[in-house]
Amino acid sequence: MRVLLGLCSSRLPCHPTTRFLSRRCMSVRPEDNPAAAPRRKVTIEHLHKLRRAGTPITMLTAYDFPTARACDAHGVDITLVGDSLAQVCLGLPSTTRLTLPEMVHHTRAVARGTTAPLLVADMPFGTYHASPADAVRSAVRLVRDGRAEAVKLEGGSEVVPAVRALTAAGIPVMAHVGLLPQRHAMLSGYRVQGRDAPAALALLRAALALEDAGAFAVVLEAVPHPLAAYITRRLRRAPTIGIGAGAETDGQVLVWDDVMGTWGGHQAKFVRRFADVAGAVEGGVKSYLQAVRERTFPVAAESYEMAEGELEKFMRLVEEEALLSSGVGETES
Ligand SMILES: Nc1nc(=O)c2c([nH]1)NC[C@@H]1CN(c3ccc(C(=O)N[C@@H](CCC(=O)O)C(=O)O)cc3)CN21
Ligand SMILES: CC(C)C(=O)C(=O)O
Repeated sequence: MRVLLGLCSSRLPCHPTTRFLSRRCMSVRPEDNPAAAPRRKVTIEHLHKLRRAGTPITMLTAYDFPTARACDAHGVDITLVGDSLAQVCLGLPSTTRLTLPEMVHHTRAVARGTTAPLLVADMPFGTYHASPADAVRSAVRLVRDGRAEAVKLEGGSEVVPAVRALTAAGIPVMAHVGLLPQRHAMLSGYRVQGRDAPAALALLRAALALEDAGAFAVVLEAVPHPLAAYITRRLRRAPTIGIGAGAETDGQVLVWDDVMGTWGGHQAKFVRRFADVAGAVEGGVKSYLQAVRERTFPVAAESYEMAEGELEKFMRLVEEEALLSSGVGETES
């Protein structure tokens, strides 16, 4: 409670759960309108219900507090702190360069802005391959220090022991098969997976084995749409979340910066821009610079006044100081 109240009385936006605690917060933030029903927490059980009902599951990445707030406020089911963080936020050339402390740091920020969506954090490259025990240690840091509710890791049958160990430790696991960006060097680039029959069979086997090991959902990245549709039908419980996997998966995921049009790097075929935030940013920066250079910013209303009569008093004080300092200067010279 102390922490929640602290949030509200600071200059940070109000956390939805603190709405009822402060009239100031209620009155200044329209999205905190108490008349609007609060979103219910998305649980794994809820995701399984969505799958059974045929309702598409929405997943979007977030890397910081404001993007997490946007996912929360606008109805995202699953917020993913993806390791695409490496490229789109940290300017690294590959996800293999991301460290666990960096992921924990960003996950904590996302957690502060997340109430309703299920919060999933990617396990960075090298934090789950050495042994299942290593995977558990890394995931515990994401859950305990990063406040993630579940973790995602890339790989097929070779990560099954890690998925079992994590699930046994009570950490929900989202599997990720198909194109595995952490293995781009091994795979000689970012390539569509499962195009021929043997590769497709291996992908199906991997997805089934991961579900069997306890994975609560499976990301299918860059796989042919008929294969993704088939795997989706074959899984018993776990919803599939597609990215470049066609329209017949149980859900879709995209990278925040791809959706918003703020990623200036390579665009995969599966990316669709849903907004032109980069255009808005360019306009904002240019307008600001122009206003500063033209001295049209700031105007009086954006500036502060002194208390009545104090400017005149101040000028008299300055004059006295000036006499004093020039006197000092004279004796010194
Ligand atoms: N901005 C961004 N969006 C992403 O989806 C994303 C990242 N970054 N960084 C981490 C990984 C890397 N990802 C990638 C990167 C490249 C392709 C890509 O170029 N795919 C080819 C496939 C060509 C083929 O095999 O036919 C494409 O042209 O779509 C796909 C996924 C997905 N992730
Ligand atoms: C694109 C999604 C699935 C991801 O793994 C990431 O953001 O790193």
